Amino acid sequence: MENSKLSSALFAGTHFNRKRFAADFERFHQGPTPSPAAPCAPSPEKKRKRKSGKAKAKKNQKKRAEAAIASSSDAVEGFNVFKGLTGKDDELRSEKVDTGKDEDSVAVRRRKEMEREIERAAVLRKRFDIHIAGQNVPAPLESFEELISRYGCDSYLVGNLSKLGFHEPTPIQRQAIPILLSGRECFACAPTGSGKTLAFLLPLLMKIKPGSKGGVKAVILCPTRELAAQTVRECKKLAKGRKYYIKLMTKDLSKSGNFKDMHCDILVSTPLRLDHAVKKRDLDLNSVEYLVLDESDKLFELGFVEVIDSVVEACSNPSIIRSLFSATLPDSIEALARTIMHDAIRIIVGRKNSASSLIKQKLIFAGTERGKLLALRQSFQESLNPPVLIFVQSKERAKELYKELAFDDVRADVIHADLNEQQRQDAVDNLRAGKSWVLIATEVIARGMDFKGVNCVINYDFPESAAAYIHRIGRSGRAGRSGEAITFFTEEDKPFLRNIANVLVSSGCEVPSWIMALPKLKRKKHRVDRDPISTIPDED
Ligand SMILES: Nc1ncnc2c1ncn2[C@@H]1O[C@H](COP(=O)(O)OP(=O)(O)OP(=O)(O)O)[C@@H](O)[C@H]1O
Repeated sequence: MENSKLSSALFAGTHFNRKRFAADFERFHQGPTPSPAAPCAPSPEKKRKRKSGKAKAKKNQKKRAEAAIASSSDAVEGFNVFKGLTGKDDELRSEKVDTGKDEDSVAVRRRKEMEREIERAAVLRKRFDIHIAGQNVPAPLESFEELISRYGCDSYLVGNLSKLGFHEPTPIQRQAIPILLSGRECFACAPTGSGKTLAFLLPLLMKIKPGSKGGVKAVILCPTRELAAQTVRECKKLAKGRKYYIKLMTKDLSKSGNFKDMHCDILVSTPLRLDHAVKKRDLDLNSVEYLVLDESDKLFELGFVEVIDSVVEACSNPSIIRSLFSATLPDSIEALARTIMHDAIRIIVGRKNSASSLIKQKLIFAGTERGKLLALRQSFQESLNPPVLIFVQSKERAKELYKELAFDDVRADVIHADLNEQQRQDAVDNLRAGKSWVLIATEVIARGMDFKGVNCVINYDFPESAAAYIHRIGRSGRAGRSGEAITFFTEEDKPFLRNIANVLVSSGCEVPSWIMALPKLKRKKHRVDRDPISTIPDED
């Protein structure tokens, strides 16, 4: 997608301060200046809502600025976590010169306190491998209890965390939660299975009053229905004890919901279903205060940009807080996100776009398609350590492999886009409950799905990109557990091998030197026409 098209799509309906971001805007927009206004003229009703929205936004902006100052214990820019004081430093220095002796010592005390806070935040970030870019970044959390002392979090929520077995925040939670609670926008990149879901759910539950009237308060967009359903489940567990209306946008709701009478605090949906509800069923998203794009790079990649744009436009509250979360954040998405978000903070945990270090990764040369089937059977005979996930590149191939494994003594199940919603959910549930040992899957469950204790991911078909690889293998090695990932490759996959090998190397796994000597491929996507999966011998 061209930069100009995407930025125009993303700008629509947003409150964008062009003067302030003039330089960035010049950089990212090469064509004629897109209108930041909605593509069609707003109705008088819309205008009225926007007007009152703007007044509210001004008030909220002031509040946000105050909160940012109050909560910021440092002013770190870029990746230099030990950078010293910036603007505030000068302020304090001049304060010292202008005032009398008592005030002078107060200023010195304040300054020292601030320096200590900055240092503490920097030490925490270094310890948890958190890298940030942005102004006045709130300090990371030391513990969940700090949510009570620092942000007045309701103790039921901290109690729920403890009941769910979450005793310490993960690195992304330590940094993203204070940022969102301070009313700042962010884009966050942290490894698969590192607790990003809680990092955006917790601030929503702290900020939104349960059962509030006046429309939807938060929208979470996910690329697949399964992930949306999982996010609703997680949110309900976390909110237990409070009467939140947490809704999943199902097919039926999207097609025939009566949204005027619907109570909803938090709405989780895939982009298409939400867009349908907005356009065909008059779902009003003007009151949305938080918009989360989970697996954000996938949302943009799916060819959904227009749909995302339409949803962003529908969420017209000018003081909305947007956040993007993913384990992979391509530079192009990050650059565009910077131009549309208000003073957004970037958070990266560990190395950007890398696999979880908890996964032992292996590349296996299988020669041909037949070779892959033999290698799979052999590895099952040697050791089958369920649950195992097997990824293939298409639904046809998922059905073929399922048929083959049906002959073996392996409890296998399959999930792909041809199955209906219930069948897909059953396949996921069966693996979770241990009823099936092996789940053959297409890309539909590669993103975000949290299966407890998946021991091994097998890339039967080579993934089409490094990002796809990172997300697929990230279904194992979650929440501190270790996992294994095996990737078969054939002659046809060799040209793309180096891209995946780089991911292995950057997470500390061994790769034969001949693979690292292969030329780097500029092309980002790799999709091969493969022979069908079958044990019936070829005729020649
Ligand atoms: N603070 C915590 N302590 C222990 N476990 C946690 C904590 N936070 C989250 N988890 C658990 O970690 C697992 C992974 O979390 P989650 O699904 O949010 O990962 P993610 O970072 O979104 O991964 P992905 O990139 O694959 O979507 C879940 O089972 C979740 O319950």
